[in-house]
Amino acid sequence: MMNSVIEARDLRVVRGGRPVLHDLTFDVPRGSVVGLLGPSGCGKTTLMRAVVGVQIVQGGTVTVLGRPAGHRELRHRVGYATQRPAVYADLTVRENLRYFAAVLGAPKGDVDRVTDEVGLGGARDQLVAALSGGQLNRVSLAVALLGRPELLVLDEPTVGLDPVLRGELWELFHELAGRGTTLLVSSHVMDEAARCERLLLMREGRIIADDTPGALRDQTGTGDLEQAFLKIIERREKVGRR
Ligand SMILES: Nc1ncnc2c1ncn2[C@@H]1O[C@H](COP(=O)(O)OP(=O)(O)OP(=O)(O)O)[C@@H](O)[C@H]1O
Repeated sequence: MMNSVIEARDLRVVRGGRPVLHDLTFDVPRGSVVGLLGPSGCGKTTLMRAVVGVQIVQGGTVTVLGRPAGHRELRHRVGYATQRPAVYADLTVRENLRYFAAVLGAPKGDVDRVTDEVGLGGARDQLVAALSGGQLNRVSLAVALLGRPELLVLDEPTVGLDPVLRGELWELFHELAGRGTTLLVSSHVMDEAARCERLLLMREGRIIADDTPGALRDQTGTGDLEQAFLKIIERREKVGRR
């Protein structure tokens, strides 16, 4: 696909002796918010690890911004927020962000910008050890935003947040996409799927749908994405898995 930020071709990953990604092929277009949806254990985190280049892969290729995933030139161009943030518990939010900004070579002014963007302005002087789970997740998201990367890979960034905060973060994601940033965002909450421009629906290490929410609703004749997901699964089971 022209203008793809991520191009995965026949991506195969084995973990713990078991195949967890089965020859995945997909593209993520520039400046879009793409949702990666699927039940726990279907391989979302593994796929994201392959995109940021920290996953050993057994087959296929992943190209990010025209380079092989994990290429050193991508270090400043790709931001990754993991589910379990790697930040220092004995430092404050601000101290952590200052440290990561220095490591990434991001401008100093970025620290306050990203803190405000994720809604942690009121907690900037708190020790990370004293934060709630939802706040901790947002510190991880703030680190990923440092330096304004072109691609953001966010692993369940809204887990444990109240609906107001979730809504605000989704607004931020769209604002970033409006400025040309590409976002790959995982979730297992179907109501978040409707907020994405495109969806990759995963199940058992396979992508079972790759389309816009509207097209998925039309194809399955339902207004509800959760139902659409179920219908796609049913259909696949009828025709037998490829
Ligand atoms: N370190 C590991 N060693 C062996 N197998 C692993 C390892 N990490 C994950 N797996 C397996 O790989 C599969 C995919 O896991 P993955 O974490 O990618 O799923 P997920 O969709 O992100 O799940 P969740 O939503 O719960 O985070 C699972 O079956 C899991 O048991």
